[in-house]
Amino acid sequence: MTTDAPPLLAVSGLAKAFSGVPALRGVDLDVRAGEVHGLLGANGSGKSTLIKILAGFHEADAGTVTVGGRTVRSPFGPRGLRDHGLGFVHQDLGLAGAGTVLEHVALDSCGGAAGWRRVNWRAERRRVGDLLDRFEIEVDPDAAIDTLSPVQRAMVAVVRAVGAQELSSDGSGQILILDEPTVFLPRHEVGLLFDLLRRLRDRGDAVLLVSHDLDEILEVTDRVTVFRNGTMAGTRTTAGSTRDDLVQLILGTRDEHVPKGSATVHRDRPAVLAARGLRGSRVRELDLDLFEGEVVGVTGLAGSGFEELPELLFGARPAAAGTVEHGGREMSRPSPARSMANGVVLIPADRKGQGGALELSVLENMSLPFLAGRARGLSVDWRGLRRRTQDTCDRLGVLPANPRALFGHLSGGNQQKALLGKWMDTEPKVMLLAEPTQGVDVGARREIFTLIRSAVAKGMGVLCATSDYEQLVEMADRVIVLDGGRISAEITGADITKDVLASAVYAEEAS
Ligand SMILES: Nc1ncnc2c1ncn2[C@@H]1O[C@H](COP(=O)(O)OP(=O)(O)OP(=O)(O)O)[C@@H](O)[C@H]1O
Repeated sequence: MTTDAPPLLAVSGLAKAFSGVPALRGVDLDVRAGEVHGLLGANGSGKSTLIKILAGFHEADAGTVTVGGRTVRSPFGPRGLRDHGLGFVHQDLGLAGAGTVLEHVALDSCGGAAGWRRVNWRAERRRVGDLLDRFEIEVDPDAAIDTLSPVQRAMVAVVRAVGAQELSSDGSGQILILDEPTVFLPRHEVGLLFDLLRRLRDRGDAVLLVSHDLDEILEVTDRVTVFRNGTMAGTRTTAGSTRDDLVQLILGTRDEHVPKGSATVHRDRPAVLAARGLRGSRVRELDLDLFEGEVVGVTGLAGSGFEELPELLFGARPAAAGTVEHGGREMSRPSPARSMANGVVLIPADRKGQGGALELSVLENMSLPFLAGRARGLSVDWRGLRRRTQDTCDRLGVLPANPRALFGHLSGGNQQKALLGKWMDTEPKVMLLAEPTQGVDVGARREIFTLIRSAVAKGMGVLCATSDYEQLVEMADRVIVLDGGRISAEITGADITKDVLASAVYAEEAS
């Protein structure tokens, strides 16, 4: 790392408001050549807004950006600062499943600022091969994107951005900006992506990495900047900073762990959900009981089957065999409608694709489960629904606490809080969660755990499928580990630690 190097990218006094509501209130940030720089901040603190301004998606209201010593003023046009050496990898990676690696990388050399031109496939094949070789990525250029593993896709998105930078600028000091690239990656593969980021840093590039995962930030970054409520809360050198330092900077207060309660397994209580001989596309002959008032975590390696369990138990994904019981009621074929009628709700991991309708308002999204109860004939009691939504938003700290706001305009963490609040309000007996705090900041995470624990104290049963060990340590009374679709370990109470979980998950792989 080059500590005293001049910044490759310097942002100064950048401001942006949406309909008069400030998202950025004049932030500063500098990213140097030869460093991985982390950008942290609570949900809605303005990280994506900054990146979208640099990418040309939004216009800034005020402020300047200096790239490689040259000051550029917003608006930056539809290509943003790409022609100044900035490359972007957004969370969805921007790759189309059916296209090949070669086609994706070649696309950048025939479009963009240079205008359309014919593709020289032989030259493109050489360029792609060279890019993959230089960054030691073992991927076939002719492989279709949807045949690649999640981490291979992320690495292809990164080298594609690097390749595009090399085409559109003079090749000196590149700046790569990654917006939460690890959210959809299995934990054990994140290291491969980080090795790639280190290679970029070591050749003198600057990498700006947005993440909510403090362990990742501490592992891979050299410095870190924290945004709080649209302002810059501070920049720290990572070496010597602790998790608590960062949490304090993000929240303005210290982190407090949510007490788990007694953490005993209540086998004497009624099972609110049970599965016998359940088989899915990965899950094999699984027997499971979820008792009243407990949080059961389910984890494992990618492909072990833990990811599909919430959907199988809910009926959103058909089971190949087996039965599911909701509160003692046996169903050979659970369906979402029957599950909901039995008080079982599912909060899927893909909140943007499956959890909420982005183009509807917060009010419409949060009112869906209550519409039937609030309708008389063709008229709906929207005033009552608005009151309920406002109350839930206030209680959960959903920002903006405005039922009329578009759901798609809420930051990721606020969307998740709104969805959880909606389903909590239906007072379910069982909540099935898939990666419930993906993309959610430490403060909102704590609020979500508190909410879940208070519902659990009243008897709700929770099954939470996640590869986030820390979440399991904080939240679960019992964790089952899947391997090859079958339960390979069960860990309870105080035995649930990160180390124990990691060794249980990796036990089979090591043997
Ligand atoms: N297009 C938009 N219209 C209206 N408000 C918006 C729009 N985009 C963002 N906002 C608001 O601007 C604020 C900052 O949002 P932003 O997405 O930048 O936060 P973030 O730090 O990236 O959050 P997260 O970590 O949840 O992704 C939020 O209050 C958000 O609701």
